[in-house]
Amino acid sequence: MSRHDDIQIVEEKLVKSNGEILVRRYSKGRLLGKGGFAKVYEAINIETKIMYALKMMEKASISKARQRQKFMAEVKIHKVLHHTNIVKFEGYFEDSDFVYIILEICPNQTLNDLMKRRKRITELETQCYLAQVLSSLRYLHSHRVIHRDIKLGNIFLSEKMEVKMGDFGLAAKLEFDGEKKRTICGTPNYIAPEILDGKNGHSYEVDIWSFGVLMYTLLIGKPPFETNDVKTTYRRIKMNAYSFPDHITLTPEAKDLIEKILVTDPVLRPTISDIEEHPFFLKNQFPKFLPTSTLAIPPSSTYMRQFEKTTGLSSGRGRDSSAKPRSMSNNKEDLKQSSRVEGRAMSGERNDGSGSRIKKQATISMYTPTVGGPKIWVKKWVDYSNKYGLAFVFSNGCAGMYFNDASKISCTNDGQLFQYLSKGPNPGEDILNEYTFDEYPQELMKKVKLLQHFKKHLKNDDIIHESISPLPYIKKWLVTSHAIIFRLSIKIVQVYFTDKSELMLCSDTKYVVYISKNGEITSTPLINALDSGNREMSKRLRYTKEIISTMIPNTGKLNSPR
Ligand SMILES: Nc1ncnc2c1ncn2[C@@H]1O[C@H](COP(=O)(O)OP(=O)(O)OP(=O)(O)O)[C@@H](O)[C@H]1O
Repeated sequence: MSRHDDIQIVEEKLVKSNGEILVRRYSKGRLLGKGGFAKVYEAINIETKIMYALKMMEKASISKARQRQKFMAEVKIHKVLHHTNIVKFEGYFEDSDFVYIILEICPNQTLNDLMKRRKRITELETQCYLAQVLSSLRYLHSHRVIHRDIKLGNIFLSEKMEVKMGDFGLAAKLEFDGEKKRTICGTPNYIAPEILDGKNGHSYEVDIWSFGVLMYTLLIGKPPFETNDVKTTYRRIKMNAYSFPDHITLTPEAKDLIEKILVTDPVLRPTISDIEEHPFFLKNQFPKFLPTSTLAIPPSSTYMRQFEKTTGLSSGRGRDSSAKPRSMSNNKEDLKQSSRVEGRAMSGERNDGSGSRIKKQATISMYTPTVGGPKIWVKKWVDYSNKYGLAFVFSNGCAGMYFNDASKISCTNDGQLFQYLSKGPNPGEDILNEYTFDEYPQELMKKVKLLQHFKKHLKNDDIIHESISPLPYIKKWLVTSHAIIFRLSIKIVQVYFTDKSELMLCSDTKYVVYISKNGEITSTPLINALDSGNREMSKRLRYTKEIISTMIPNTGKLNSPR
């Protein structure tokens, strides 16, 4: 008998604000399962009669400082998470021998237990489980938490068969979005290639990778890179060597989504929104929760028939009935699609890495330099701040990015060199460095790769040669419900309105250039612009002035998108 078995009643003592001690008593029941360090039991709160899962760890087993630190990190991350698809953390306490965690109970065990009985499951069931996993991931990433151990055994099922993500033992909380983690961790079959590679650190995309492995495993019955030995598995992951067995028929949508997720370069993996909007989730309706019979046997054909109807809606996620199925091309293709600027002011709003906002991009109209007008301006841009930042190309072919950590990068059109601007040790002091693409600091590798990626996709074929040193970049940018506003390093404020009209303010020449939505260009000295008789321009100029008054001083939330 282990020491765990000696304990029948567990007492949690809480000190109330008036100093009184409140005691909650739990009666320990049957063993639910064992983990690396823990045993998990059913436990009933003697007073409320509510059943919980009681995770008990012997202090001796987590005696090493590092283990204990890790365990405390798990508690710290988990206890502040509140989401319907995450196992609820109800309490933590200790006595002289044990530490205890009280968790929401998940009587239907984990997807690992289910897969042992079922071997593999239908696409309908996979849609239902994975939509809930995505919802938990969206929540985690929006709270800057990377789970880092998404796998069958960590996905629990509640009594009513709701998905509950659990086990935050490997989770990491990022201090800021661009932060990279370096610890090698995860479960061999599910581990992302960038973790194994270890060169550039890793971030939220590792959960997307594991999600792809999970999807494959649910539909095929075994993980895509599985072999008998870990080293070979790792080699396969690094080489992206997996295939779909001939004897299992998958729909093209399922196969396509797996293929889009399991790509080696984390930058090219779809976002959570991309996945949710993939035809795999939109092709038919699917249930919110599955019947408990499916824990042991496949859903009946009568049950399945209810959901056969092809539709753009997914009952499982309560989509808006006007939602149309939108096919997700891979990220590259997405970036090619043009879309209007729309949306709320987002300054300081986007920090979640979860891809919840639509990617936006536009090509600025065919402006040609006018008297007093800018010689260089932003020609095309794409708002990818849900993951990395804003990418753009200038009329002279220079490309650049404003990263979510407010660092900036710009490169010449010929791709020979780039400049990187980052925060200096004193507030307001930026450091500008110039490098060639052949030789630059290793820590810039990810940013350089992103720059090259976006430069290619925002290709500017129609260059007006105009060289300038240092290279131009965007100092600040802002999206409002009416416009996207760029403050350029070359003393220009450029505004692109939702109706596709544009305004450029040049501080050097004190001129305003207005391009109406029909493409008519007006160049006016700033001093006359408000009462030039062009009401459309005056209205937009007033709006722009109001916005830039909040944008230019180096204070305040509206200053930059984060
Ligand atoms: N909330 C819960 N409800 C029901 N059963 C649970 C719950 N939490 C854990 N279990 C059971 O206990 C087992 C071990 O739990 P858990 O995986 O959290 O422990 P661990 O020590 O963190 O494990 P690991 O070694 O995988 O990190 C699970 O596989 C499951 O069977």
